[in-house]
Amino acid sequence: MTSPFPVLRGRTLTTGHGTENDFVLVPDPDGELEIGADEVAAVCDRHAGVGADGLIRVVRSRALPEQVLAGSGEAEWFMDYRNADGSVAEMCGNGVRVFVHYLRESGLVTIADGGSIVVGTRGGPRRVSVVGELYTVEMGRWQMPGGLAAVQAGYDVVVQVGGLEGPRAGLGVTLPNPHTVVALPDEQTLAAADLTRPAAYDPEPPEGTNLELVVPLGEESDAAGVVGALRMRVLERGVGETRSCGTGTCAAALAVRAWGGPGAPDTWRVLVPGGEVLVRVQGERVTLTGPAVLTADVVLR
Ligand SMILES: N[C@@H](CCC[C@H](N)C(=O)O)C(=O)O
Repeated sequence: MTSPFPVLRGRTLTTGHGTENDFVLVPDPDGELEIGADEVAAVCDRHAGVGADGLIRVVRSRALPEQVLAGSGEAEWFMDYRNADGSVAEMCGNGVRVFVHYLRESGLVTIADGGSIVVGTRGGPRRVSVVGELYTVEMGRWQMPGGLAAVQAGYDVVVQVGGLEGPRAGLGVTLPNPHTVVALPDEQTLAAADLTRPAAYDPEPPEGTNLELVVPLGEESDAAGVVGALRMRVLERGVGETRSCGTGTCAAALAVRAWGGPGAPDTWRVLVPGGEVLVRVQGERVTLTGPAVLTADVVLR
């Protein structure tokens, strides 16, 4: 039988996760590995492979062509992220934290507590800072492609979600990967959504979309000010339902904040099935703070 891992067979890979959004990390510092979409899907297969939501190749920017770098050439390291089906995505907010944790744990970089590194991604360079066991990612500029009209109307796409009755209003957010955020009235409705099948969109997003279902949980005050909270489930483009999505948590917080109108908090605790992250909106930019964990080294046969 031919190996489903023609390029990666015999290599040591590392698994890890950020709030249980899990990844296989492939060291390829000099950019020697051409990993096809079929092989990515085979590695990410939870029954016949290692199993993961995505594969991350750890590669030096200097080994990559300009069109892949998206302006990230100054960053020494590039996160070459692929979804579990082998497709590429512009950015992965949980993945980039795990990526930096991997760089540190494998001795490829030294970053002291309080320090930071800029990582290249297909969405452009992203600064990641280390604070104790947490990583904060400067996620860059966010956009709502429907503009002010969509924010005022509260939606720009109509979504039919499996397991839920009737069409739902969705708000598009790009980070720069595409997201559609749908608010639900309560946690029972959130639990009833069937995310084993794709949702239907009108209009159909041209590049596909990640779908975040959110239930706002209100606001709390602490020493740092007012913090909003929300619970979220996510159906990721190119993957299926995952236990967390970093860009998705930012999209969710941005949409709920927009629905809240002026005076809504800038800081949000986002509760996902795999844990909790903190999203801070700073004008046109947003940061994401959360953990990163490495779980195992595996050799593919
Ligand atoms: N899990 C990621 C997002 C990964 C990419 C996404 N599936 C897409 O295709 O846009 C995150 O943590 O942001």
